Amino acid sequence: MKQFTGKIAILGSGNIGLSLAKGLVKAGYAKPEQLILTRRNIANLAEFAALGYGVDADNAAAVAASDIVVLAVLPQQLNQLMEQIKPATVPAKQVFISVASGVSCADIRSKSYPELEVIRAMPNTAIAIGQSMTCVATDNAAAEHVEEVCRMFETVGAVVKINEDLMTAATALCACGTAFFLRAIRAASQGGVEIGFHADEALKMAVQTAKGAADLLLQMKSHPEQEIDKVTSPKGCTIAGLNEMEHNGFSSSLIKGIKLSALKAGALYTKE
Ligand SMILES: NC(=O)C1=CN([C@@H]2O[C@H](COP(=O)(O)OP(=O)(O)OC[C@H]3O[C@@H](n4cnc5c(N)ncnc54)[C@H](OP(=O)(O)O)[C@@H]3O)[C@@H](O)[C@H]2O)C=CC1
Ligand SMILES: O=C(O)[C@@H]1CCC=N1
Repeated sequence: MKQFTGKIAILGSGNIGLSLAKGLVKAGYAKPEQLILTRRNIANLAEFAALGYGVDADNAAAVAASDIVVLAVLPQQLNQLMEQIKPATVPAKQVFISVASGVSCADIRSKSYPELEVIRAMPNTAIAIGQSMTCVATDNAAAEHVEEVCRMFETVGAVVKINEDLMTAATALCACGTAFFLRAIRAASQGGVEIGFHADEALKMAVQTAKGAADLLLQMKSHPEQEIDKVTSPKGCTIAGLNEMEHNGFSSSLIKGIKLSALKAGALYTKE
């Protein structure tokens, strides 16, 4: 794998920013010294500074020193950040990547320069261990920059290029999705405790069962129902449990939750 040779600023090193930083270093895409992590309260980044990461409270200085700038603050924090970094932004030098939900490439340019190349990326927290599902979209970035950004995210998981108008849908399905599947695993383990296992063993069993189910789809490239048909013996216990879950709205509640998350993702940012 070709290591990146420039500098990457991650502005807003909270949950997703730090997950990205850890993943890029773990994958060997960049060394800690090539990353500059910012947040207002840098005392919270002390452990990263000790590991050799660049740490700064000055966003403009981080941008001035970087080739790739990752915007990883909350949507409602973005306008103030863009104002701070505008004097240090040089469109011919930096490519901007925004992971902020509900903020378009055009919104970002409207707070910066019209010629600034902006690529939106929607990763999830599994990026810290190289298992993200990251969707990538742009409306103006050069093909070579899109390829570099895809290469970067491919080192830490799977990448799908999408149209920008599907970005809020990607947020709900893939980024929020991590929490949805985790809650399903937690619920399964709670069921396991009710039927006789200790909490720790129930959780371990539920996690491995979920991983195996996901891997069946990934490795066999089959459809979930095809694999479900192999589990549900006639008059058996699986179909009894599965149908009970469906009578209680299992699929329906997941679908409704994803639709609501997508709506909310599209409404998180206020332009002014
Ligand atoms: N969490 C997730 O799974 C995902 C989140 N996203 C998106 O990523 C973005 C961040 O989300 P998340 O990581 O959950 O949120 P966090 O609140 O964990 O992280 C945001 C960070 O930004 C810092 N921050 C706020 N203002 C500034 C500023 N002016 N300059 C520098 N740093 C600043 C905050 O630290 P401090 O207060 O110290 O400044 C905080 O650590 C959001 O836009 C979200 O939509 C996208 C995909 C997945
Ligand atoms: O909950 C949120 O708003 C962010 C966006 C996707 C995941 N976390």
